[in-house]
Amino acid sequence: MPVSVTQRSENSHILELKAKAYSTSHSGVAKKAPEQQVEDLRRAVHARNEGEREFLDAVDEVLNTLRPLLVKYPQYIEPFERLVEPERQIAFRVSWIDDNGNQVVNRGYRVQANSALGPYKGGLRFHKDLNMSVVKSLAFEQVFKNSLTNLLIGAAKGGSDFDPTGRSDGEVMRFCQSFMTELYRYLGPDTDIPSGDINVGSREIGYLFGQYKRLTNHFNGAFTGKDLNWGGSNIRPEATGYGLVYFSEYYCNHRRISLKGHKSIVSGSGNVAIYTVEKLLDLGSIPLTLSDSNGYIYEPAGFTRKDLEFIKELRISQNGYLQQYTAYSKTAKYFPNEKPFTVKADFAFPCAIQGEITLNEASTLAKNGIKGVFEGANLPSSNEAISFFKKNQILFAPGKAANAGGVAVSGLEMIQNSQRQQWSKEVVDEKLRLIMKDIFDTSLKAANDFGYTDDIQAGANIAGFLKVADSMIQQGNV
Ligand SMILES: NC(=O)c1ccc[n+]([C@@H]2O[C@H](COP(=O)([O-])OP(=O)(O)OC[C@H]3O[C@@H](n4cnc5c(N)ncnc54)[C@H](O)[C@@H]3O)[C@@H](O)[C@H]2O)c1
Repeated sequence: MPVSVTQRSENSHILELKAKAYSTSHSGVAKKAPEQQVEDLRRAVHARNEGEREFLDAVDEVLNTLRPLLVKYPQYIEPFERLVEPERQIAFRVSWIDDNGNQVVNRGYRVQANSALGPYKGGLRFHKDLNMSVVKSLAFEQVFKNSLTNLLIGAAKGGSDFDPTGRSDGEVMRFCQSFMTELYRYLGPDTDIPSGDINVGSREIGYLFGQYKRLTNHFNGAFTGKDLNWGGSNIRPEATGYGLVYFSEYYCNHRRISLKGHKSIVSGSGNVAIYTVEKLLDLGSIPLTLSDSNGYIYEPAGFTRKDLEFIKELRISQNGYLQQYTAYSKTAKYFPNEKPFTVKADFAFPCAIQGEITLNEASTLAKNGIKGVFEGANLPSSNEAISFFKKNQILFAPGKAANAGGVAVSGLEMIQNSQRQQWSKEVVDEKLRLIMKDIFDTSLKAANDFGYTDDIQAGANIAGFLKVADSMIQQGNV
C-alpha cells in the first residue's frame, strides 16, 4: 500500500524498499540513472509543449522542488510523466450576438488535468488574455492545490478570452449560454464541477448553471460558487481571502512574527483581494494598497472598514474602476499604470493575476524590507522571483497552498449539496480555518521530511504530488 504523506517520515523505509523493488523490476527498461531520467523528462515536456511559456514555468516550478524526491524514489517518475499531460483538453468556438446585433466569436477552454482523487474541479476565468497555455498552467497548479485540501477532488481549469468589462447583463447572459451549450456535455456532479475565477462571479455562475440545467434537465451540484438561495455555501465568496490570511498567520506564528500592527501591500481589487483586506483588518493588520489592470491606490494610513465597504460597492457597479476611490478619499494617492510592489511594507499579498511579481518587483520588495509574500492569486510570482525570496530568507507561501481556501469551501459546498443541507457561516468558517491549518502542517511536515526545513513551497509541492502519484499508481496505467 502506498503510504500517506502524514505517515511518511515513520515509513520512509517502506519508500526505500519500494524504490529498490522498482529498480529491480525495471532494470531492463530504466537503464539510465534517475537524475538523467528526470532531466530527459523535463526536456521532453519542454519539446512537447513548445511555446507554452506559462505552462512550462508552472511545470518547472514543481519539478525544481520534486527533483531530489524523484531521484531518490524513481518509482514516481512515471506518474509525474503522466501527470504533466492533462487527461483531456477541450477548446471550442463560442459564437454569440451582442446588443447591436453583431456576431462575436470567442474561444472557450476546459482542461481536465487529473482525476486520481475525484471528479475534476476548478474555476472558469473570463479574461481577454486567456489562452491554452495559461489554462493548462492553472489546471496543473490545481492538481497540487486540490490534493492538499484532502477533499477528494480532481483538478481542472477553464474559461474564455471573452472580456465582460463594459458588456451589458444581456450580453454576459448570451455569452454564458453559448459557452455552456458546448461545455455542458463534459460536466456533472460526479464528472467535472466548475466554479468562478477572474470575472466569473455569482452572476456568471447563475447564467452558466441556468443553461446547464436547461440542457441536461438536472438540478444538481455541477457548479460551486452558487448563490445562497439555490445551493451556494456560506463563506464561499470570502473563502479564498480569509483562507489566505489564516494560512499567512500560521506561517508567521511558526516564524514567531505577527501580522498584527504591520503594513501590507495587497494587489488586485476583486473577490480575493477584498476579503484578504477584510480579514487583515480583523487581525489588526494595516492594508495599504489595492490595484486593478489600470493602476493602484495607496492609502497611507491603511484602509478602514468604511473604505472597504465603499470599494465593495464600487466593484458591484459596472464601471467600478479603482481610480474612482480617489474622489471618495482625501488621503489616497492613485498611480496609473503601476503595480503596488514599490510601496514600503512588511508583507505582500499578490491577489490579482499570474506573473505580476518578476525578479524586478521581488528585489524592490526586498530592498524595502518585506518579511513575507503570500500568494492569493494563482502563479503571481515568476520562478526567478520565488528563488530570490527564498535566497533572501523572505517567507514565501505559494498560491497552491495559501489560496486553497476557495476550492476547499467549494468542496464543502459539494458536500452540503449532496446532503441537501446548508451549514451556518460559523460552521463553514471553522472548517475553513482547520483546512488551512492542515495544509500548513502537511506542507511543513513534507518539507521537513525531505530536507527542506520550513520551505512551504517545496513542502506543498511534495505533499500535493505524493497523494496524487500514489493514487495514480494504485489505479493503474490509465
Ligand atoms: N475566486 C477564487 O475563489 C480564487 C481562488 C483561488 C485563486 N484565485 C486567483 O486569485 C486571483 C484573483 O481572482 P478573483 O477571484 O479575485 O478575480 P476577480 O475577477 O474578482 O478580480 C480580479 C482582479 O484582478 C485584476 N486584474 C485583472 N487583470 C489584471 C492585470 N492584467 N493586471 C493587474 N490586475 C489585473 C482585476 O482588476 C481585479 O481586481 C486570480 O489569480 C485567481 O485565479 C481565485
